[in-house]
Amino acid sequence: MSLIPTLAETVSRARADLRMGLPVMIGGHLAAAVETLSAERLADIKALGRPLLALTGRRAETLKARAYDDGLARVQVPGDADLGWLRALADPAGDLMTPMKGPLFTEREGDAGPHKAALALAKSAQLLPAVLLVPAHAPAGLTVLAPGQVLAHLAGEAALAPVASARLPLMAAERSRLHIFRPDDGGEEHYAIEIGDPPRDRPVLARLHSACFTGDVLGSLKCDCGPQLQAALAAMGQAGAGVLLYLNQEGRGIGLANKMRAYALQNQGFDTVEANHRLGFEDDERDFRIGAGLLKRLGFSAARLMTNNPRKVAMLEGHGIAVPERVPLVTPRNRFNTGYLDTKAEKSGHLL
Ligand SMILES: Nc1nc2c(ncn2[C@@H]2O[C@H](COP(=O)(O)OP(=O)(O)OP(=O)(O)O)[C@@H](O)[C@H]2O)c(=O)[nH]1
Ligand SMILES: [Zn+2]
Repeated sequence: MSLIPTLAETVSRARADLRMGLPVMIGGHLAAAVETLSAERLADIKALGRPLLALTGRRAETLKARAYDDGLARVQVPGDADLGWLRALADPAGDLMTPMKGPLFTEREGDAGPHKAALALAKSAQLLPAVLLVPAHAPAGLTVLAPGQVLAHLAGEAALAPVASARLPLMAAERSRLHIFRPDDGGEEHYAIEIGDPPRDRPVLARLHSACFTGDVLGSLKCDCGPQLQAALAAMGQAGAGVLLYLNQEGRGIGLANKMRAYALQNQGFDTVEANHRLGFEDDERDFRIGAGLLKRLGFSAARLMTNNPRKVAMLEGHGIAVPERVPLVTPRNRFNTGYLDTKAEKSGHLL
């Protein structure tokens, strides 16, 4: 029956539910994202039983809570815990002001499948990875998912379909086209800027650029994104051909709100990698398969890739795009980005 939602559609719906503060049902548990949870819903969840707070191993490490379930901690929630208590565990903004949150007790028995799926869903909704779960029967109207299905779907690759394309003369290259691609799972659209008419049977000068609102649009001095974007387009304009993929993976996949949380932590003295970890994220949450998929869709099988990130090269090669050449993309340092660039070189393996 084609009118029943598919798994992709149900997962997408669940993501939207969590973002607006509506719980979802995962594997017989009611699951609510702490970031968007209201006091009324918290009271109703507590009335159903004893909830557990699912946190990533990264967040648990900062909070000195034991993570027994391989990268995941299920924290016991005391009976008198209120929204403020939950938010303080979810959000590291106040960690330095109020360091002692514990002692926190974590579950070791029982199945952590629903908790793992709920955290993966919260991350994919670009919310703080902190979800309250309680065993319950599904109240009418909530989105219902099985943990295995959620995890399998999120680990899979969304199919991207071309939606529209048109000529777009740029300062860097007058002969340019912008192509829009839309995933079939309700996720973010991604863009391809095709410069000139690159032959499909030769390695194309290519750049996989992850969105950076602060750098690309505002001209932030904290990172190298804006100058990299302009330098890549200029190089392609000069060469007369190239393709720049503009991937909407803001903040290395954690979203702009979480990136600003990470910046606030950087103001407290943490570096870009530590900040992501304290928030409960990995330092890079991007899915680089999207770039390989788009290049293939555009008809390319080899790229001269403009990047300093060896992981991008490896991921393309692992997903069917040969990279015969890496073209370095080094932009000027300033006093605001020099620490960031050093951290990328030291901790993330960037070749700078
Ligand atoms: N979470 C987080 N994301 C950041 C920070 N600074 C920049 N970003 C994001 O990092 C990404 C940088 O993307 P890219 O320049 O494509 O990637 P890269 O891994 O640096 O690799 P190359 O530039 O190709 O060498 C963008 O999505 C930015 O929004 C930060 O401090 N924290
Ligand atoms: Zn940036």
